[in-house]
Amino acid sequence: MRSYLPDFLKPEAPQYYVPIMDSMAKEHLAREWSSSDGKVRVFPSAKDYTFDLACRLFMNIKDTHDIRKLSTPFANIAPGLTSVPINVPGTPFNKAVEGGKKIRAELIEVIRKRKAEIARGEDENARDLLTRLLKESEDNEMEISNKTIGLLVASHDTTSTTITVVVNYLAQYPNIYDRVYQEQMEIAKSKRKGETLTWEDIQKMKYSWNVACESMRLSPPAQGAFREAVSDFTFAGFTVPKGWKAFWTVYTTHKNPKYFPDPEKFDPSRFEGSGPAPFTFVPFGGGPRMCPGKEYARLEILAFMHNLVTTFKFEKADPNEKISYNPSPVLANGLLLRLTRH
Ligand code: HEM
Repeated sequence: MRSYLPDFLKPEAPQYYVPIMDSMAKEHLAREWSSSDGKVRVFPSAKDYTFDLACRLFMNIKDTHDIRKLSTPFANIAPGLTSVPINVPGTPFNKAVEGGKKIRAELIEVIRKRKAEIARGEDENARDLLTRLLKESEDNEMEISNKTIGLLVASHDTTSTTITVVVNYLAQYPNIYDRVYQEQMEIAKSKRKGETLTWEDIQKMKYSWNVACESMRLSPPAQGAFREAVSDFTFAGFTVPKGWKAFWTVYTTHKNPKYFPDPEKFDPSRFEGSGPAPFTFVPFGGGPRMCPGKEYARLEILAFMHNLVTTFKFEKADPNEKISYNPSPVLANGLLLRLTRH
């Protein structure tokens, strides 16, 4: 999957996306967080923000109607990924298979439309992934649509879940919210009216990113990944033969008191200075297969946090709303907040 992500996810590339992420976070909050009853459900809203952004940055799609044609079938894919693979009508697996077919058909249309635009010289400087793949790779339409779906799946639930758990902890700990607010207001005050965030602004959001990291430590959005043993090895008295599959988990490492003393405590200062020891904080994995979307996710989350805290104060409408794991963290009611504008 990495091989086709030419320049799109290189660490220096996402800086070009920061102004777009900032504007879209602003528009999103103005549109979806301004209901008359002052309440919002964070998880579905975060899903819209991250999906709209992915459509824009992966495929140069800006029209809401075109985005919904993809988001409706896409919504059925994620629940099917971890379901029992029984392909009969009504099962989550079947809905995911059908959703996959619909979204593939829509994507083929998107690809053909973009090809025609490129041929006409429209939007020549667009930096989205699809434009790059069409200009630079040998892939056919089906390969491009499969790769795009893969990237949407890898990026969507992970980032929307992270935004939701970050907001959850900000609502739970007002002192942490206040420090994030101060940091973000300093950045906001340094901008001219209407000026968008830059990559340099993002580099100043150190405390906010520590808060996001601590949120991912306690509620990791991805639970781990499979690996195949390349040779026999023994771990904790168990021998794993060559060729067997092993699943490494994020959760157990993040809750190990040897690496994170008082592990249940929400404490962003763990990430100050040199931070946790190597390979102990692993929400994005580690080593050669580490998530290539880490920087994209960081920018997307911080652009959202900036716009959120500089616009709203908030509290949980249900202070006892529980987090369960399915396998990603899920707030029982999608995290219902009561908002107050600054
Ligand atoms: C907070 C958000 C995210 C988290 C927590 C996360 C976490 C992970 C983890 C744990 C892996 C497996 C790493 C391993 O096998 O060692 C992974 C793989 C991957 N992620 Fe992410 N991810 C996030 C966002 C993204 C985004 C935004 C993108 C794309 C824009 C992305 C693209 C990928 C891809 C393509 C892979 C497969 C890499 C490979 O097989 O070599 N991820 N991610």
